[in-house]
Amino acid sequence: MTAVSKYTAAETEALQKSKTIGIIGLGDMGYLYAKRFSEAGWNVVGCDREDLYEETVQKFADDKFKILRNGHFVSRISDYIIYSVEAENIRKIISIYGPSTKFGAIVGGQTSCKEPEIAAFEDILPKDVKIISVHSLHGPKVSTTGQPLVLINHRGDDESFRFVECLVSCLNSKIVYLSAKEHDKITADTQAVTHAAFLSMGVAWMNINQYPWVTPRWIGGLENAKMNISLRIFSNKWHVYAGLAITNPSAHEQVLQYSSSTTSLFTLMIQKKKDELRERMLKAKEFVFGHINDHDLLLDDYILQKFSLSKNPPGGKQPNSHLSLLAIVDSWFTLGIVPYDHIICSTPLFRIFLGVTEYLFCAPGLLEECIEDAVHDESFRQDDLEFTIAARNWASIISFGNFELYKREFEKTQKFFSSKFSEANVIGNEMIKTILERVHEREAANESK
Ligand SMILES: NC(=O)C1=CN([C@@H]2O[C@H](COP(=O)(O)OP(=O)(O)OC[C@H]3O[C@@H](n4cnc5c(N)ncnc54)[C@H](OP(=O)(O)O)[C@@H]3O)[C@@H](O)[C@H]2O)C=CC1
Ligand SMILES: O=C(O)C(=O)Cc1ccc(O)cc1
Repeated sequence: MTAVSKYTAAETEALQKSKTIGIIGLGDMGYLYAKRFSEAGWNVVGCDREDLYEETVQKFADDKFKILRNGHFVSRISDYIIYSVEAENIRKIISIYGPSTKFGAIVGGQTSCKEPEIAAFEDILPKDVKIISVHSLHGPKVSTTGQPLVLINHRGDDESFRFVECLVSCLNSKIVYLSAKEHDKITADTQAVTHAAFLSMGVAWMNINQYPWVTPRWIGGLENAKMNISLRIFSNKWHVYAGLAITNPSAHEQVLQYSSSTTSLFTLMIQKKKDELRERMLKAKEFVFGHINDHDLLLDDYILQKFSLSKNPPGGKQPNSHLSLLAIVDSWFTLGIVPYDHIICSTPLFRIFLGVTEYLFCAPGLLEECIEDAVHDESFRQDDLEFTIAARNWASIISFGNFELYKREFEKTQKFFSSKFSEANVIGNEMIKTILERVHEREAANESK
């Protein structure tokens, strides 16, 4: 890890006067960066697809950054160029504009998996060009404050790196310094498998034709979190999740393990092998949550009850096997992943997933209850079967690297849930804020020990 001392106001002003920032791809994340940098006083230019030039000029007419016709115009005048485009096309797009990069400039990308992005930069860019990449570990609708922002100084000198640090400081994110390799390993452990779980929930609900917020079977704090996160993922663009999982080879192993854990646990449930299931879950619990005490959980049912999409009043407890949560802990155990080791480099959705899982496993009595329900209550069998099939289907699509099939499955489910996205987004933002505060409180408590 490298860290440099903080830049001064005079240094910032001098850099702002002398440097131009270029953003290629003004979609959700590119726009977020262009807007924030230009509002903080940086000179920013950007472009989207050339065939959409006129529309792009219109679309951003009220913003402070300047729209150029294409990536050649951006590259030739910018001192730091960020490619914020679909992961699937990053090499193709770098190969078009890369040779126009200004002599001695710095180039980076926002894609969620760094190995292919950096390899394309290395293969295509002239040797004088420095490579410093970024990855904001949150979606475009979340406040950047306090969220992790990974900086990868792959081929940059100290001065260039300091410039990039100075630039991104206006986002008020928490900077995490990693190599591309470290980054990809951590994001495979955290993001890919989190998304696989929530994608599978969404598909399972669609396939049984249920909107979970209208039926009393999915009432309760844990269910609120599941619904919200699942809808949040389906409200985003398919290529974000496809790119992240398909282009990262470590992610394939995680997603396949998740599917395999889901199948094995579901099999134990229908075979009514309660003791075996219990023993397996307790072993995994000890590995993942051995150090957690039940007074210090990231989330609790009281907090989670507040984030409901349902109009039904919270009734009594409903039986639920929580297969999706049992399977993630089983996967972490099998793969030797301690999720808390990655918390400094985690996304909001991963933290919520960890929070609800921790709650199920560590709040007194809940795990026992859920194992009992999993084996003896048959009302969730169909849902769990659909969930198991969905998890396997996502694992196959991802490991075969099939972008087209990913898109088809994702968009079909997206359509099913689309009426609820704006409401889920408002509630989801509140949930994300609450859990980030809890993570920071826990970090502060640990630091003072
Ligand atoms: N959304 C998220 O939550 C996060 C996304 N990321 C990553 O950041 C990157 C951008 O994601 P996001 O902003 O969400 O995606 P978007 O689809 O919103 O943005 C990508 C933009 O790039 C444009 N584009 C495509 N080809 C070119 C080209 N040749 N020249 C200029 N622009 C082009 C696209 O146009 P068109 O749509 O017409 O093809 C689109 O507007 C992705 O790699 C994603 O994985 C990282 C962190 C979070
Ligand atoms: O929090 C999440 O997992 C999200 O869904 C948003 C997201 C998507 C892609 C990224 O590379 C980073 C964050």
